[in-house]
Amino acid sequence: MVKKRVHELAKELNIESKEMVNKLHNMGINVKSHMSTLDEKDIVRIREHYLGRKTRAEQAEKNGAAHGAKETGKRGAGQRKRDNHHDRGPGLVDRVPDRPPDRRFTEKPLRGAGGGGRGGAQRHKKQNPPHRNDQPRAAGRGQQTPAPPARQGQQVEKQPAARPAGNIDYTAQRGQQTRPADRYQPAKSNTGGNKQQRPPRPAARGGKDARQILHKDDNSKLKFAQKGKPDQVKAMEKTKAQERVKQVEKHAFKGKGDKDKKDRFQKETYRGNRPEKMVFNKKGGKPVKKKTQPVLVRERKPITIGENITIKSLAEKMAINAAEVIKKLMELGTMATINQEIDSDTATIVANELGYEVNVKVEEDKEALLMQDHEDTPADLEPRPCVVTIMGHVDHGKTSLLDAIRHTNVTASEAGGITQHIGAYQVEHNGKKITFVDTPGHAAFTAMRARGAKVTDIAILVVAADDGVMPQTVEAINHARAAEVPIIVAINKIDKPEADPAKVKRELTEHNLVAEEWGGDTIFVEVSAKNRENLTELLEMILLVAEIGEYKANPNRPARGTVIEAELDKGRGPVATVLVQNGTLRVGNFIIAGVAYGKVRAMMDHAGRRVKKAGPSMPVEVLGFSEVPPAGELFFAVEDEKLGKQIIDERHNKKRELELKATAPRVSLDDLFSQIQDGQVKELSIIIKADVQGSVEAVRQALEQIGTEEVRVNVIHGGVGAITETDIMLASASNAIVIGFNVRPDVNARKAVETEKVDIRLYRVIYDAIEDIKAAMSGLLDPEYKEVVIGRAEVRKTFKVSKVGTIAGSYVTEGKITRDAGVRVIRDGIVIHEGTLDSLKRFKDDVREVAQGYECGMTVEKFNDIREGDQIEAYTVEAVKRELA
Ligand SMILES: Nc1nc2c(ncn2[C@@H]2O[C@H](COP(=O)(O)OP(=O)(O)OP(=O)(O)O)[C@@H](O)[C@H]2O)c(=O)[nH]1
Repeated sequence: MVKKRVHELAKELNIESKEMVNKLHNMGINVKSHMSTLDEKDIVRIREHYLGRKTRAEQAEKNGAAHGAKETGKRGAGQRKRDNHHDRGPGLVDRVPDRPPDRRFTEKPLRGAGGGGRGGAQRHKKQNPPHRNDQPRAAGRGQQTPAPPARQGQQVEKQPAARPAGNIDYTAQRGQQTRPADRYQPAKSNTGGNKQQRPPRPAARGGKDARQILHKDDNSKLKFAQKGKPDQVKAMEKTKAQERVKQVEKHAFKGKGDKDKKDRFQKETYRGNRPEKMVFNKKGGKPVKKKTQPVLVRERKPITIGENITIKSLAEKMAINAAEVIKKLMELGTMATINQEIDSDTATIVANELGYEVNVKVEEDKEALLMQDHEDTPADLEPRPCVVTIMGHVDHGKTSLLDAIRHTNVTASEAGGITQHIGAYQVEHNGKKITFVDTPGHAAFTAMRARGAKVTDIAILVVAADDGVMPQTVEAINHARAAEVPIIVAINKIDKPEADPAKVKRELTEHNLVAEEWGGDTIFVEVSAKNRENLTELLEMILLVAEIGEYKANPNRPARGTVIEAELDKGRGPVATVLVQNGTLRVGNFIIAGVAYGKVRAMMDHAGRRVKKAGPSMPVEVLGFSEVPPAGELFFAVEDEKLGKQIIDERHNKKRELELKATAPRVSLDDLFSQIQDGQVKELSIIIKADVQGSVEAVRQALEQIGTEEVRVNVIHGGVGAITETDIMLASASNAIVIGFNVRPDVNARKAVETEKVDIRLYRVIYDAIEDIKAAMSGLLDPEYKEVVIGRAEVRKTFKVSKVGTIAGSYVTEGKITRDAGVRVIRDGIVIHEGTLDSLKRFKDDVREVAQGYECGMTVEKFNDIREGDQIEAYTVEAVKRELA
């Protein structure tokens, strides 16, 4: 007595368990759920119900035919296998779906030509492997049933009927087997074995047997085959095959509940080698041929590209997949990613390879057009006021002098108006104007110069007569020299009793500023800003130098100049003080500065008076910018507003690129040699900072001697103390490298290094520096190790412990301090000790590292002179991976 669970039977019959349960209830068979067990009697009833009358008739016939092989207890191995197969228990149901009629049936006309017998089948075995589904057709035609290969030692009997017991009944098998897995398994007797029936085909279930339709059409194929028109046969077969499939669907899936079955049928039928792409409308109607997209015939029109193009854009222009372009590039030996830019030459080769013609259209570089200073003919040029910047050491009186000049030399009408400070002003002396940039100090001057703005014509070096030459005096001299600006020395505070102008002159001779009365060519003026003494003389001297300089500009062209300073005014919006350097700026002009742009709404001069135009060397306050432009930015008045907007758009797009360009190739020891070779560097500018003046001088002398024919070494500045931001700006503006001996860059300098990308080299031994530079100049510099600063700590408290030494209670301000790192003790920017840590503790515990924001205790090996306020710098030395040239 074989039993089955409801869901197993449902599965077998390819229906939903739920549907089956409902059906069972309707049939009066009492089941609780899909897990309920059905006895054999019920199974037979249900099968009969689902398989229909025709199938029953078939089965009855087959059962009758199989009687000779009725159950004798000697069931073959295959039989046992099948039984076991069905006794796998709940959950382990057969997942192989019923196979619907296969289009392969339809493609065997030539086999049939021989009568469908075994020989015929074998002749075409290669194209059409034997398929048991051929068998009913053969049997139906009253021909000999082709025998499947014998398996498991079973004897094969060819006679379709009256087989002895134990023999295999292929006829029965034909009627029931559909599972591919069982295709070559010996059949079993059906007696008492309804459970062993395979799920029938969907076609059979739906009513009319699909196979009948298929077989009918086979005859037509035979006709063609016999006529010996293989091509036509082939074509017809294909159409017929499709037709048959449609027929099957039409007849087999009439019922409302047949949709699922139909879907499965279609899935199976069209799996893999589908006769044609079919789609089915939602109502389950006839399959219709999907309107396939017509094959695009590529119109290989010439494509137009710019100087550079990304792979993606190139592919888009050719209307092909970017992968094709990348593949082609790889074939050509170039690896590129989809967003990578390639130049027009490469793009042309690739496009040609892919069958496209390319037109390269070099886009007009609007930015370059703008930047290009079209030559003014000498006839266009007119004298312009000189622009003066005041520099000097702290407290030597720069601001006092600027104020004194401003107040002394303003006209009576202006006097009341001088209430504001706009960053620059003009004074008039002997009918000639002088423009003073009101941002004193060489740092501001160099910062502007680093941005490419050359504003100043003349530098006034203020030196206090009571103080003499100080470090920043020297810096100022060097900055002015680096900018190739003439220097006038103003010895200030001569009103002071302790003033010693002669001492100042003497000291300055050491810096190659020699007074005329001492045989030199430097103009010295002794002034008192406090008493406004000798200011007129100073102005006269400025005019004299200006006369020599013959500063000229063309006022009859669109203005260009530099933003001196800018701010966001609450009431007026972005306000910029600009210095017109050439041309004339007018109210209503469209101007751009960086990514700021706008129409000049209003302009005010240094006295706050509204002006309609500003000529060369005139500083004016401008209203109308879209945003605050940065100080030092160049501004341009653009006649064509559209062009101006295009430039702004481009600038916005290329902002990052421009930023990179702004910090473009700086001279560096690493690539010095190649830069010399390329002719980019003819002079190596160096800034030296050291802990003592002696080192500065020693290095200066040594370096100036190692110049070669190709490159001259020029120490543009040397000084004592930490490397400052000003040093970096000078290096940036002058494309110099900075060399430090026992000094470190301060915080601001470190920040500036990052933005300005200046090469700083720090040494402890002068010899090393000289050797490095020599090697770099000859292309032999091959540093194998690089020092990496990993953190800094500030000593906040020290404790002296006997036998331990001085413990530095510190706070990690940057990065981290690690136990095994090298350390430097830095006091006032000067390295006073270099060594390793003896201990690193957090509270009482030894630790491997302490991160930023934490306190720690450190002792430095063999060094106890740590003081509060010292900086401890931790560093590691890393091997430099040299790239192959
Ligand atoms: N006796 C005397 N004192 C002066 C003279 N010029 C400036 N001072 C004083 O020197 C001090 C510094 O003057 P500033 O004009 O601020 O000097 P500075 O160079 O602009 O200083 P920083 O802006 O800090 O770089 C002030 O107290 C002034 O009053 C002068 O000609 N005679």
